[in-house]
Amino acid sequence: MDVIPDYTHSVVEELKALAEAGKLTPDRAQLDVAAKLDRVLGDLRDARPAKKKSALGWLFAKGSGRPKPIRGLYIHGSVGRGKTMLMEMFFKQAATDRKRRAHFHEFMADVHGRVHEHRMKVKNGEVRDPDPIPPVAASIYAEAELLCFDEFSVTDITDAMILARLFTELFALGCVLVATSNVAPENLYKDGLNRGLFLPFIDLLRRHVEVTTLDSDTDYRMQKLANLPVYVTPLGPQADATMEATWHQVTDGAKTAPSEVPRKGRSIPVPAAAGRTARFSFADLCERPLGAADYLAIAERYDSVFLERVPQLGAEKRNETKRFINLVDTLYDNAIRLYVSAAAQPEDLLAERRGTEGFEFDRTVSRLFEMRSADYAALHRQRHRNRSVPPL
Ligand SMILES: Nc1ncnc2c1ncn2[C@@H]1O[C@H](COP(=O)(O)OP(=O)(O)OP(=O)(O)O)[C@@H](O)[C@H]1O
Repeated sequence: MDVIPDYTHSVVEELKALAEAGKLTPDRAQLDVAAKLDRVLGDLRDARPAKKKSALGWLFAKGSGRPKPIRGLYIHGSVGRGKTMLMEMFFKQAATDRKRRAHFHEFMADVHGRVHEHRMKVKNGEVRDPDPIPPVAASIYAEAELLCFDEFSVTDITDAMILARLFTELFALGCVLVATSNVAPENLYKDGLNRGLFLPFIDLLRRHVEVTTLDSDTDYRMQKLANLPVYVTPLGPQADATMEATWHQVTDGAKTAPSEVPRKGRSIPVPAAAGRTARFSFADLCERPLGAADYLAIAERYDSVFLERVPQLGAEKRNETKRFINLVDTLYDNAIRLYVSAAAQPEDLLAERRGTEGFEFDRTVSRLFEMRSADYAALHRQRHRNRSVPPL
């Protein structure tokens, strides 16, 4: 998304400017959260001069001379409400170079890496104190005083057990935490093993961050997706460009990379995947010897599938046609969102209707039509609501 103006120092102002330019729907709930983010921006800005050594600094320094701790912000709410978007605006405007933004799981993986490093040092006799938490916190703080986390969620017991101690140290050092999440703090690590040991972290969080909900009525992601083309025809550069643009909309900036779906003894290559969305050509899935079980494995791993360049299905493409029928059946049965580019409308794809294949293809045609409908989109949403976690 292009952003205007470049550097406003206010999330509220940026939201308003984008709404005025017609790029965003004005949203009261988002503005309320933006105002809270602006409060953190202001606190960060105000804290800066205090850190500079000025001749009169001692006059303003209170107590130990440590800067007053800045209360961060924890934004929770349902999917697609704009939490990530607000965080992006906030992060860009935060007046410090020592800032770090990461997916929470990435951050924790980094923490475990640092803990491991410390343990190796203890083993090699390089450091004495076996407790890894203070040095790990110090090394994180040395790089960033502002920590911004997307999708704060705790599911892993090793994360759960480390968090209270780690953040006690980080907050004591002066770290400011801003996070988005789908769950309220009191529901973090809900039903997790040894949850009692995790509860001090929730108290700690409440003391150091303001907690707010982003409860706009609109799921903007769904709204965007509902307006996307799901069946593009005829084939050609225009169709390719539409599919490309749709891919970017659906994956919403997530990193795209080749992947594979493991199968017994071999794996199905996925030319491009981002989160729970996979992109194939007709040749990838229907011109190779794949069967229903392979398609099922794909449907289990991904929520949305792009299938590009479905050709006219002539008599010479009997096997390919059978696979295509199989593929559409499997994706349909699993309520997978399907984005297709094809040589023709579904009913004109099969050149000749003959025997059982023709009969079966009627079902494919009907399903392809149904898969474009708002009802199917709603079913997809309902079935995949809890599967937003990217595959391992
Ligand atoms: N006011 C708005 N008008 C139009 N589009 C919006 C608005 N707010 C957010 N969007 C768009 O909606 C999509 C979803 O927003 P975003 O990813 O920030 O939601 P989220 O709350 O972080 O969702 P999740 O919890 O699933 O991560 C984005 O593409 C974003 O640009």
